[in-house]
Amino acid sequence: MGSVVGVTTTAGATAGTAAGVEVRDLRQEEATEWARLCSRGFLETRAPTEAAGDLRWRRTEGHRRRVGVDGGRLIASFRSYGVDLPVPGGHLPADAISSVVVAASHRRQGLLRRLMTEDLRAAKDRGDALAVLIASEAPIYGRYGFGTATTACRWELDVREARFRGDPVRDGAVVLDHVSDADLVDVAPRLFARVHATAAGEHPRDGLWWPMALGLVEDPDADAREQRPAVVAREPGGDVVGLLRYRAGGDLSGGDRRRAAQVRVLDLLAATPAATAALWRAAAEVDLAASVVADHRPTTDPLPLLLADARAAVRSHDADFVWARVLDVPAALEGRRYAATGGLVLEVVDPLGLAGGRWRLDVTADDAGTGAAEVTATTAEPDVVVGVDVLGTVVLGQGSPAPALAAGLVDERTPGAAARLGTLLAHPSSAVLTRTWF
Ligand SMILES: CC(=O)SCCNC(=O)CCNC(=O)[C@H](O)C(C)(C)COP(=O)(O)OP(=O)(O)OC[C@H]1O[C@@H](n2cnc3c(N)ncnc32)[C@H](O)[C@@H]1OP(=O)(O)O
Repeated sequence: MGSVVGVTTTAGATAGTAAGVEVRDLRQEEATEWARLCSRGFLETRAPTEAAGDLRWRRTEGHRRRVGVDGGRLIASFRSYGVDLPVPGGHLPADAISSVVVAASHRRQGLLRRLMTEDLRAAKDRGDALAVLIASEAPIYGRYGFGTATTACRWELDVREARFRGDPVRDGAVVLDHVSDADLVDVAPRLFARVHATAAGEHPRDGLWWPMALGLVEDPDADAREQRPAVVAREPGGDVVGLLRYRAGGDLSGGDRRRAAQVRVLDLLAATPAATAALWRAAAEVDLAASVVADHRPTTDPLPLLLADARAAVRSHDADFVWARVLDVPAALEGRRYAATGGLVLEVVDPLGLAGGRWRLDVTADDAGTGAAEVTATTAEPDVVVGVDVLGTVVLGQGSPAPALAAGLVDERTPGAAARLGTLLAHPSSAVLTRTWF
């Protein structure tokens, strides 16, 4: 049984504990030093200015900003804050984790383990059902019970080869308007809220997100303000159903007289299929552009299906995106909705002792016809035993336990139980969203 589950069971394995390091809350006068520690950790080439440190402090107001201090110097950072996370059919209170850095001088002495276990325990005590993060490297967070819950990729479109199958603008389904940032101040957050509500695992864009994106709050470290054209899609009645923001660039001055510019999609938010089609088409029809590149898109983006030749859209850079860590099994499973019904006994193994246990999961159709779960502690023999990290890969409805089963990381006691668990929890997200970073 020791090798059953995917969690890397290394509790207590880290050598040394950085004994002289004090862990405490960040102080305002340390904001610039903190910004520089984080920027070094993420290998940024330019050191943040004081103004940037001040902005970072304001952007993270209300967050738990924990730091490690040694000899008066900041040597570690860990930030977390509460989000109302969209899950299939609802929302759950979740702990979002970001700005995780340990200085080179103090690495591999157990500081991240100390900061992470303290944070997860506090989140559990506050009543958060899940913790979520975006990982800089894949090997780091499995040991703390996180699993890849959503994936993202890059879509690239060769404009010279792309022929769209339909034209929702010509058909009168939507009207496109080229707008300025000032026009987006109310419209963009409202559209985002609508699309976001059904995008399981997606992070909200609250606080200074939109003011910064729309240039209402200047980023003191940014180069001269970048031009970011925007196109809004409206239904004939006037409702805004889509938004494309992009950056266009390329060297058009050389001897090559062909189209040479690239459109990089910053945002493609669409609440309807017509808006999706119209905005991809608008990106491809930017004058002088040879290609469109969109990062952090869902792997299930409908782009290829909008084209006469699906191969003109190339998918690459497939990678884990949001990692989820279940902190409370009944809250996480009862707080979402299901596309299938059924039941089984599930045992969850959690080396950090936060969410482990044996549960009977029963999903029945509720009055609205969607599946609702009842989760009760049980002593019955489990049908399937999974690590809390494997549960994290399926809890948001997008992953499957099949790869973990094939890798020998799931202990299936009743034949077919892992597949049944996968069928129960699967819930394709209906929204198509350009992903938001934490
Ligand atoms: C959500 C986010 O912010 S993601 C960003 C993460 N930060 C970065 O990538 C910035 C650069 N990296 C760092 O600052 C540090 O290396 C950190 C924060 C990733 C790790 O901090 P440390 O204090 O060195 O980690 P700690 O000593 O607690 O190690 C815990 C365990 O994770 C392992 N580990 C830590 N980082 C890595 C890594 N990058 N790759 C593989 N294993 C790792 C350690 O070997 C250790 O294993 P063990 O428990 O089996 O002994």
